[in-house]
Formats: sequence, structure tokens, C-alpha cells
Amino acid sequence: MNYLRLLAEKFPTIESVTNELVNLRAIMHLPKGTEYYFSDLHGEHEAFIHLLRSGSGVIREKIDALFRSSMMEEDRSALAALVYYPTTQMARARKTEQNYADWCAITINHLVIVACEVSAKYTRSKVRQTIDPRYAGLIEELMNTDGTDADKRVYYREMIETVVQVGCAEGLIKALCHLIQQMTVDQLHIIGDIFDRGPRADRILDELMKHHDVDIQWGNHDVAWIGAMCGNPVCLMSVLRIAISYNGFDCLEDGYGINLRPLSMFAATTYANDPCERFMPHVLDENEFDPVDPALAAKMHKAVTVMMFKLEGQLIRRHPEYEMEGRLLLDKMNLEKGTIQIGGKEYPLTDTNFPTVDPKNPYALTEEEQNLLDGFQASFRHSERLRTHLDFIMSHGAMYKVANNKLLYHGCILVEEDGSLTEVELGGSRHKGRALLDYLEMHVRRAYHSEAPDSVDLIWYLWCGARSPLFGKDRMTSFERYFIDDKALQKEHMNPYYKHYDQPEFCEAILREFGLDPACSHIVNGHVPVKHGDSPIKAGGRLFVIDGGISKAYRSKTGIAGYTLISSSHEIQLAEHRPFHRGNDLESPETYTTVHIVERMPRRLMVEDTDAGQRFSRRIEELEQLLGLYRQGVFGEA
Ligand SMILES: O=P(O)(O)OC[C@H]1O[C@](O)(COP(=O)(O)O)[C@@H](O)[C@@H]1O
Ligand SMILES: [Mn+2]
Repeated sequence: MNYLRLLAEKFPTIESVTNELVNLRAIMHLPKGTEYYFSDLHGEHEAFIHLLRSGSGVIREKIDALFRSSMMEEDRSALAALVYYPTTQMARARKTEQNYADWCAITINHLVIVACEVSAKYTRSKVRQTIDPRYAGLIEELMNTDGTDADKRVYYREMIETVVQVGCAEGLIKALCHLIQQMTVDQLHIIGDIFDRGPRADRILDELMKHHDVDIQWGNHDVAWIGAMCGNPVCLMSVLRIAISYNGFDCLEDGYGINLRPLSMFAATTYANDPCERFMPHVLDENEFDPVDPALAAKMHKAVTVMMFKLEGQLIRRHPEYEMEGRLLLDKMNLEKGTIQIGGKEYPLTDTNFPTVDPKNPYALTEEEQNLLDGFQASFRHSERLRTHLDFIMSHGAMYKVANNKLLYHGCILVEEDGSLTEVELGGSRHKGRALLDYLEMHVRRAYHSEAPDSVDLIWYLWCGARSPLFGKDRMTSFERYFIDDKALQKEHMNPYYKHYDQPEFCEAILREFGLDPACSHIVNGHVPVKHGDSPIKAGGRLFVIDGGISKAYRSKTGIAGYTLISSSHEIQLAEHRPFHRGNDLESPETYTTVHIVERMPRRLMVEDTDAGQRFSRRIEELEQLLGLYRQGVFGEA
């Protein structure tokens, strides 16, 4: 009764209840919205924004279907490009079109046709909620005017002409383009690793925050940033190390306002005569705002790396339960001999210049290093934009998600060699499978919202610990890759999960673990780049790995520029993208995207078949009860 009383506050009259009932019943019989899945974006903002805004090629297909017989190929390309990048394309048209006013009028007309097409399967109220409120009345009127009636046609033309005359055509065009983008991608799922390697993760987050329905499954790189924001010094040094090693100065400085000047001064003096060859940054993209000389960037890279190994050592020693003593390597170095002792064997070091490492106390920061760390911690905390982005990652993110018969997670489910679930003891209790993910998620939230020290430390474990389902490897061999030339030592071993995940029975057992029916469910996984020649479709179609090299750093491995998994009411499709170059946006998308249908639905899926449908049917039951209470006079109308 209490719940129904609360519900009555929202629906205070019989009429409001019946209206909602009609509305919900009708929605249940609409086709399900199209869901898009992306993973491992790794800061590649241009490629990702292009894929998202173009619906990974779907918008262009719709434009072709609508206008193939009435528009030249070139004009269809231009219309598609306008939908993706309205501001730039309007600026271009302003310069090139002889009669810009006419161009605007014709363009509005075309966009209205596309908007009607992409929103046909949604309710008017849903469409209305998506339209920029400043143009909602006008766009609705344009979309709902019957073009077959002669008088209405005059009215329609008059509306568009007035818009152009009074000077609000550009705003309207933008609002229409945005509506088309949003209606194409009804739900957006990001299977982790938004940050690191590529140039501008911050711009990806701005874009995600504009979308009406996004969820994120945290990747190991995302939790490292969460950890940095919670004040975990090792996570902080680790994200700085990766950013600097990939020349990501724009994201740090222009994007998040992190001040790198003290670090550059420290590095320039501390490593003055050190060429820091192993620390030369990978330059996959030039910085637009904060170009840094690569030789100086290498010194900065070494400075943060040494600090990271020291802080890592301190954390490992605080947590014997992590069983990571094997990663304590700074104290195994003999700098005079130029060697390191590992597993009873001596290896030559490739670098012996460690001016800040005290052999008697190798894990202690020097005073200057401590000051740098304090400065960075303050800088991270004071970055409002970073805080806003991480708040979004926390509120829209989780370790995993079950959505519409799909199980989404970034890394893996930890298993033993024989494929059985690994029971993990961390923080005093033992968990496996789904319960382990729930438990770890609780710690991430606790760390973020209350900065409980054990939880904050555990976030670093999630980044690189052997029993982290986000990492899925036995160890992170950064130290060996920097300082020891031995391929065997540098090797990271994958969890047995990755040996088993091509087996249907294995994936079916995981789906059952998460309460899903294996007959009609799938796993969507990221984290491991699908190597050239390998299939992203595993276990006979039960599991999709969609880490396909949007990240430029992995293109040579994957040979392509990413996958998008698309689940519409009719089918599941996998779009495979070829490398994206800026300026390519006017090309026909067929030249860089191929779409395969992976599975056809036995019948068209409706809203009633989805999770939202289940919520609606519960709501329908409740509203029926409420209606009964009003009708029997138990509740009075307000
Ligand atoms: O090539 P880099 O940037 O040094 O990164 C290598 C590290 O990244 C990792 O692959 C983790 O990142 P991913 O989640 O993107 O795979 C580690 O296993 C590895 O040690
Ligand atoms: Mn990953």
C-alpha cells in the first residue's frame, strides 16, 4: 500500500493512470530499439566519434535506401557527412554553396525525411524527449505533416522558408542531425577501456555524456583512472606513465588541466645526461596543444616510471595477501654489477642509471619525488573535468551488465586450467564467478565514494593483479620490458579463460552463472585484440570479442580499425571497420565498413521481449492495482 501511495503521487487521477496504461501497452508492441556495442576505445576520439555518429554505417545505408533514385552519390555522401558533423559541414556549405538559403531549405527537407525514417519505430513521446527542446515544436510539426495533402504541402514549405528567412535554419539543421544520430543508436554499451594509448579519452567522454542511454563496463584502464582519482598513488603514476609513453600530453594538460611543468623540470635535471632510449614515447598522433620534445618526454617517462615502481613496491609490501612479492624487483638490482637476480638467475640490466634509487631503501621516494606526487594528487583532485568524467564512469558503469539477454564484461571470468570457476580470496572473504564481480564492484564504489584505504589499494590490484577479472593475465611485466632483454621474462600469461572461451559449453556455463538462458543469450567481451585472421565470433556464436583495434597501437596486430556489434529487432550484426582517416568522412562508408549478419532473430523482437518490457509489464500490473483502488474509492484522486 505504501508503494501504491507513492505511485499515486505520480499518477494522481484515474485519467493519468489510464493514459499511462494505454501508453505502456502500446509501447510493448513496438519493435525493440537498436543497441550498439563498442569496446577498447583507448582514447581514439576521432574514429569512435565517427563510428558513433554514423551509426557505424547504418545512417548512410538509410540515406541510400531513401534517396538512391533521386540523389547523386556525391550528394548522398554530403548529406551523410552533414548528419555526422553538422557544424563543420554547414561551415563548408556556407562557403561553397552559391545560394546558401536554398541549400538550407532543401537540406532541412531531406533531414526531415531521414529523421522520420530512423524514428519510425519509436513512440512520439520518446522522439520528443530526444529533440533539442528549442526546436521540438517545429520538428514535430515538420515530421508529422502529411505530404500527400496539397494544402499541407504549402504549409510545410512555408514553415521551412520562414525558418530560413528568420535565420534559425542552422540551429534546426543541427537539432535534426542530432536527433537522427540519437535515434539510430537507441542504447549504447561500452565494454571498457575508454582511456590510454590514444590521444583524447576526454573527448570520448564528452561525447558519451551527450548520449541519452549509455552504460559502461569498466576495463582495467578505466579502473586505473578511477584509482588515480581516489588518491591511489600507484594508479596515478601508472596512468601518467602510459599517457606520457603514448605522447598523450593534450589529454593530460589541455583536457584535464594536469600541470606537468614540475615533472618536466625534475626530469630534465635528474636525467640530464641520460638518453632514456627505452623511454622514447610512441608518437601515434602529434599533440595539437602541448607539443613536447620527445627527448624530454622520454626523461619524464622514466621519472614517473621509477616513481611508479617504488610506490608499487610499497603497496605490495602492505598486502601480502595479493601474493605479488614476485613483482618486487627494484631491490633485486645490483647497479654496480649492472645485473638483476630473478628466480635464482642473474640477468643483465639494460639500464643502470637510477639516481633517485637508494640501494638500501629502494622503494622510498626522494623528497623531490614526494613533492611531485603531492602536486599530482592535488592536480588530479582539482580537475573538475576529470571529476565530472569519472563521476559519469561511476554512475553509468559497473564490472558487468546483463542487458537484453547479453552478458557484457571487459576482461574475463577467472577460471582454473580445467575451466572451473576460480575461488578468490581477497580482503578476507572468498568469492567466484558472478559473486566475485559483485564483491569487487562494491570495493570500487567504496573506494570512490569513501576512499577506504583497503578498497583504494584493491583498485590497483584490479589493474594488474593475477586474480583480477579485468586484467586476466598472471602478471604485468612492465619492469622486464623496460630493463631486461629476455623475451621469456617479458611474457604475460593469459588466464585459462582465454583457452576455453571458444567452447560452447564453457560459455553456456558462464551464461547460466549470470542467470541467463544459454539458448538465446550471448557474451560480449573486450580486452584482447582479435588478431589478424582470427574470428571475433567464438563458441559457435555464443561469445563475441569486439576488441578490434580502434586503438592505433593495435592495428598492426588486428589489421582492422575496430568492430561494432549491432543488435537490432531483426538481427545481430558485426560491423568491421577499416582504418579511419580524418577527412575520409565524405567517402562512401562501404569503402571502410563491412557488415556481416551474425544471427537472425527467429521473429522480430518487440519491446515486450526486452528488459524494459519486463519493467513495463510490472508497472502495468501496479497501475492496474492503483486503478482498482481509485475505482473502489480506497484512494481519492488528487
Ligand atoms: O604496450 P604498453 O602500453 O606498454 O602496454 C602493455 C600493457 O598493457 C596491457 O596489455 C594491458 O592493457 P590492455 O587492457 O589494453 O590489454 C598489459 O597486459 C601490458 O603489460
Ligand atoms: Mn583491457
